[in-house]
Amino acid sequence: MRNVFMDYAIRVMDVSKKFGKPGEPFWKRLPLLKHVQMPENNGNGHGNGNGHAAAPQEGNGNGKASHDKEIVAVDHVSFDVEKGEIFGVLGPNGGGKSTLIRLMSTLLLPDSGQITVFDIDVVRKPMAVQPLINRVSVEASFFKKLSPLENLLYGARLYGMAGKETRKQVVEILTRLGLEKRSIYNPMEEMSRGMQQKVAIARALLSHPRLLLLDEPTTGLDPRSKREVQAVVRELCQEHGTTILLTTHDMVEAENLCGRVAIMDAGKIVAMDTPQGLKKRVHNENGSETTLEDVFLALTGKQLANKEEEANE
Ligand SMILES: Nc1ncnc2c1ncn2[C@@H]1O[C@H](COP(=O)(O)OP(=O)(O)OP(=O)(O)O)[C@@H](O)[C@H]1O
Repeated sequence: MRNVFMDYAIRVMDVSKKFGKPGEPFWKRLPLLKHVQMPENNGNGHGNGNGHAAAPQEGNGNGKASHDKEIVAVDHVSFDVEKGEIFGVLGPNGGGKSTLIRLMSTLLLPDSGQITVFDIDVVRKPMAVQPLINRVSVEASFFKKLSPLENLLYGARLYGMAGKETRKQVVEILTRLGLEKRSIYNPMEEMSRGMQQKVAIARALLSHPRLLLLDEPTTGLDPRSKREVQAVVRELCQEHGTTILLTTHDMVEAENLCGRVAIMDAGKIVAMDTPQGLKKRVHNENGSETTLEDVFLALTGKQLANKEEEANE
């Protein structure tokens, strides 16, 4: 049984998030602003009113079209991640994984429930949470005409780092992630998506986050790049004690990398355990070894579609 005095990096407590239908503007949900009159929302019922750069982006800020129909992206989800753990969230497209990460990283506000990161409430104290975390998403943005080195030096400035030591550190991180010398100095637009993904991870490492949120960190990478990225994730956890939460469609990755895995479908967590524990729940009648794919199928009645396979078709 898990101990109530455990050291938690993340606590997600009965969190829900819907998209689509207009709801109460977010500022009405902030305890200190409940009585304050603010201009009306931006049309999707959320609005961010305060104009602060770090304010959460609501509604369809990730470029997804807003819907007339209400979509429950995250549906009463609860789980804890211990400090130093590599925790995987596994699920099909549209299962709610990215929304969950965006809620944890203060980019979205939950409709209900509470999330704490290192015991700090992400809604009440987003500015205290932000320096402790970093997020890598599939659609990481860069100055495409600039090189990885230039992009990372720019990022380093934003994190308050400067000087010769930073330049050395940037080159070191990029090399560790398997980038060739030549690519470090060439424009990002000439790089493959997989290589760009590595640069995104390198940029996130610059701020030395205590919690790294990786949204499909290896999707689209070739097997070698995948292994390099996975090795870095392991090293961060083992040598630096970084807590890592990652989402993936790749069951082998989840099994090899994660101490525990939550299987998420249609906004809900349908099972959560160690990969071994999950596999024990399902017995293959034909005698073959159970995989996480079998577990997923047994729990949801669905096949876990592999994005990369789809993309290569
Ligand atoms: N900003 C938004 N506005 C409207 N609907 C959204 C928004 N973001 C996500 N959704 C919807 O919420 C649901 C969950 O999406 P989410 O991106 O969290 O899933 P996911 O598991 O990360 O999927 P994928 O693996 O494809 O990235 C989907 O139905 C999606 O269309």
